[in-house]
Amino acid sequence: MDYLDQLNPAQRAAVEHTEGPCMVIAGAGSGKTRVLTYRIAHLINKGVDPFNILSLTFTNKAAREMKERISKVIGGTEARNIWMGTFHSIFARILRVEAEKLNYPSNFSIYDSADSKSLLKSIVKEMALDDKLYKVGFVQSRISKAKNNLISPKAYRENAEIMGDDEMSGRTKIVEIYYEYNLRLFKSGAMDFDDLLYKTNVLLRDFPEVLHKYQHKFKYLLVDEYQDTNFSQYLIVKKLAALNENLCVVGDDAQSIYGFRGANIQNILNFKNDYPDYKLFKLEQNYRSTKTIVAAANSVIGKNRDQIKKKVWTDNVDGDIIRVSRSLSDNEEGLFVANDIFTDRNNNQLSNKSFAILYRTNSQSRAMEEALRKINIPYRIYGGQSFYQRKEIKDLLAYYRLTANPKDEESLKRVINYPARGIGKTTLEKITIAAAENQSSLWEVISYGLNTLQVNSGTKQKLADFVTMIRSFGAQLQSLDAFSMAEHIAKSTGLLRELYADKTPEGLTRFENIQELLNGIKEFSESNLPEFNGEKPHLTDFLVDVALLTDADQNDDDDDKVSLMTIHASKGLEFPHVYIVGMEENLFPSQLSLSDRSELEEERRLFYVALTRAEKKTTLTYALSRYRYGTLNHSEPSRFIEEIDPQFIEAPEKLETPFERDSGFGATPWKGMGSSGDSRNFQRKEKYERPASPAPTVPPNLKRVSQVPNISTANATAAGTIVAGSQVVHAKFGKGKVLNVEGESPNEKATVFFPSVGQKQLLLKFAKLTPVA
Ligand SMILES: Nc1ncnc2c1ncn2[C@@H]1O[C@H](COP(=O)(O)OP(=O)(O)OP(=O)(O)O)[C@@H](O)[C@H]1O
Ligand SMILES: [Mg+2]
Repeated sequence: MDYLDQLNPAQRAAVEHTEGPCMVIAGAGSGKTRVLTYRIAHLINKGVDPFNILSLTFTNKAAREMKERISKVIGGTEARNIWMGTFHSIFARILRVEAEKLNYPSNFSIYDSADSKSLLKSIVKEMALDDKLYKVGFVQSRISKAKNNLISPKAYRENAEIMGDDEMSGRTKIVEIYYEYNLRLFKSGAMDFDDLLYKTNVLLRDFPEVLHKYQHKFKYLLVDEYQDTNFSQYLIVKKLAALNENLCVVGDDAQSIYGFRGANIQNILNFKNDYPDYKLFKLEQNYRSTKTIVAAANSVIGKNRDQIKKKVWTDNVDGDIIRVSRSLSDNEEGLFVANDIFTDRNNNQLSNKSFAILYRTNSQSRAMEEALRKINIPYRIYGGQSFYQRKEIKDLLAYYRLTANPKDEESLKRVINYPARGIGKTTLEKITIAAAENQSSLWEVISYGLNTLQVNSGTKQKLADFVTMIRSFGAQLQSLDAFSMAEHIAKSTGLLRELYADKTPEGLTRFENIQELLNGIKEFSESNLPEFNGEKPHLTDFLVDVALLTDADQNDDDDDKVSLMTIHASKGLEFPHVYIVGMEENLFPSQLSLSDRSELEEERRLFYVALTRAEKKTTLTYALSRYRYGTLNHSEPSRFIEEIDPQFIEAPEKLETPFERDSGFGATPWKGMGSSGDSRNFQRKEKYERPASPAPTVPPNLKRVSQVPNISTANATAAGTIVAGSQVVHAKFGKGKVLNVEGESPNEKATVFFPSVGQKQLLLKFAKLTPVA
C-alpha cells in the first residue's frame, strides 16, 4: 500500500505541501507527529538527502521512534542520517564543531541542572549572600529565564526592571550572581543547558559564515510540539529557516505546558507575521482515543479563555466512562491503582505496558512504586531521579569529563578527593581562592601554580599525583576506544575498588550501576554508528550527549512494564489505559497556580494533556490525606474532576462529604495484609482504623470503582468537646494543647501545639483528637 494512503486527506495535504512555510495546529491525537514522520519519509522518497533534513523533537526517544517509523515506510537505512533530536542535543552537536569560534574547547563540559545548582551554591557562599534569600533554585530559574530570553548579564543589569528584580524583596544581587556564574562556566569550559541554545544564537548571530553553512545544510526544517518552544529556540529556528523557508511546525496551543519555563505560545500566533505566505493545516479527527475520552477532554479545555477554538472528533468507539476513585491516603491510592491494574491485566489478558500512571509531581511516584512492588507488577519510572543523576554515576562521569576537559570545575570538585586521597576541604578552599585571585580555573592552579599554594609538602605531592593521573588519562584519550578508556579510568582511580569493597545492599547496587554504565559504554563503542566512519568511537564521543540523556532515552521499550511519569513527561505519548493520580486541590491544580488565571489555565492544559494520553480507559484517583514535605495534609478533590462534562464521568457523588459510602478493596490480592509494611504507614493505618465491618467484595469488572473503607466522624472530635485551652491526644503526634478552634461544622479547624512536632492545624473531622481531662 502506498504510504500516502495511510493518511487522511488533511494529513496528506500537509505531507505533500513540502515547499514553503507551513503550520499544523490541531488537537491531541489527531496525527500531528504522524504528519511530521510521513512528511520526512515523503521528502526522502522525493529525493531529498536525509543529511539536509533537521527535525526537532521533544525527546530523543521520540526522535528514535520517528526514525524507526520512517525506515519502515521507505525501507533502507537512509533514515539514520536525518538530523533528528531535541533542540539541546542537536545544537550541542553543532556547538562541538564550532566551539572554538566562541573560545570554548570542543570538549566543553555540559553542566546539568545539578552541576549548575552546585556552582550557584558556591557563588552565593563566596559572595557572602544570604542563602535563604538567594535560594539556589530561585536564582537558577531567574538566570534560566534570562538566558532563554537571550538577556545577557549586561542587558540584565541595564534592564533590571524588565526582569522585575526590584519587586523581589531586595534580591538585587541576582545580576551579580549571573555575571559570576557565566564567568565561572566560561573558565571551566562548560555550558549549562540554557547555554546550548543561547550560545547557538550567539554563534548564528556573530558568525554569518556559520549561519550560512547551516542554512544551506538544513534545507528542510521540522519542529514538533511547537507550542512549547521558548524565545531562544524560536530564534534559532527562524534564523536557520530564513534562506529556504521550508519550515513545518506542528503543535497544539491547548497542550502548551512549559510556560513556567519560558515557553511562549506567542510563537504559534506570530507564525503568520514571520511567514505571511504560510499554509495552515488543521486536523480534526482524533485517532487515539474513545469518543468518551475525546469529549471529556474537549469539555475540560473549553473552560480555558485563552485558546484557539478547535473541533476534535473521533470515529472510534464510545468506550467506558471515566472512573473516579477516592482513597483515604496516598498509600491507599497506590494500592488501589496497583490492584486495579493487576485485576484488569489478568482478567483481560493485557500486557503491563498498556498501563501508565501519570502524576503532577515526581514525589507522588513513591506510593505507586511501593504498591506495585508489593504485588510484583514490573514498572518503569521515567524522569525523576534519573540513572545519570545517581551519585556513583555522576562521580565516574566526572572523571570522564575531567579527562576530556580538565578545567571543568564541578567535576574537579567532585572527584579531587574521591576516593579519599587526603585532599581536604581547606585545601580545596585555598585552591578556589587562588583561582579567583589569578582569574584562572582550579585546574590551572593545581597544575601550574602549585608552588604558590599555601599547603604543606605532603598535600602538594597528593595534588601533583592527582594532576599526573588526570593528565595520563588525557594522553590516552585519542588512542583508546571509548570502552577501554572508560574501564581504565574506573579501575585506576580506585573508584571501582572502593565500590566493590562496600558489601551493603546499597553498595552492591552502586557497583551494579557502575557496571551498567560501563556496559552502556561498551555497547556504544561497538555500535558502529555512521558518524564514526567505521572507526571505534572515543570516550569524548560518548560524553557528547551524556549530560542530555534522560531515563526516557534509555532504549528498553521491549520490556513489558507499567510506565510511571509526570504529566509533563507524557507529552506526545499514548497508552491504552491511563491513571491520573493525585487529583486534589493544591496538588493538581498546584497550589502556586491558584491565584493566577493564566497559571490555572496552564494547569488545565496539563490536565488536558493527561486526559488525552489514554486510548481506551482513563481513571482519576484522589486521596483524602497525603504526606507532603513530611507532614500529613488533608486534601479536597480537584476542581478538574467536576469540570468534566458529567455524562462522561462516573457520578462524582458528593465529593465534599466523602465518608458516607461503605465499600472496600474486596478483590485485592493483598487482602488482609494491611496497607503497607513500614511503620509510618502502620501508624496511619491505625489512625484510620474503624470498627470492624465486613469489607464488601467488589467484582473486578464492576464499573464503579472500589472505594476505601469509610471512617466514622462520630468520635471525640465532635464540636464542643474541644475548645481553646483543652488538652488532647493525637494518634501520631501524641499529647498537645489546643490553642484555637475556628470554622464551622463540619469544617472546624483546630490549632494545636504538640511538644513532639510543634504547632499544627488540623481539621477536626479527620484528626481524631481525644480530649484528656
Ligand atoms: N490517518 C491515520 N490512520 C490511522 N492512525 C492514525 C492516523 N493518524 C494518526 N493515527 C494514529 O493516531 C495516534 C495519534 O497520532 P499522533 O501521535 O501523531 O497525534 P498527535 O497529534 O501528534 O498527538 P499529540 O498531540 O498527543 O502529540 C497514533 O497512534 C497514530 O499512529
Ligand atoms: Mg505528537
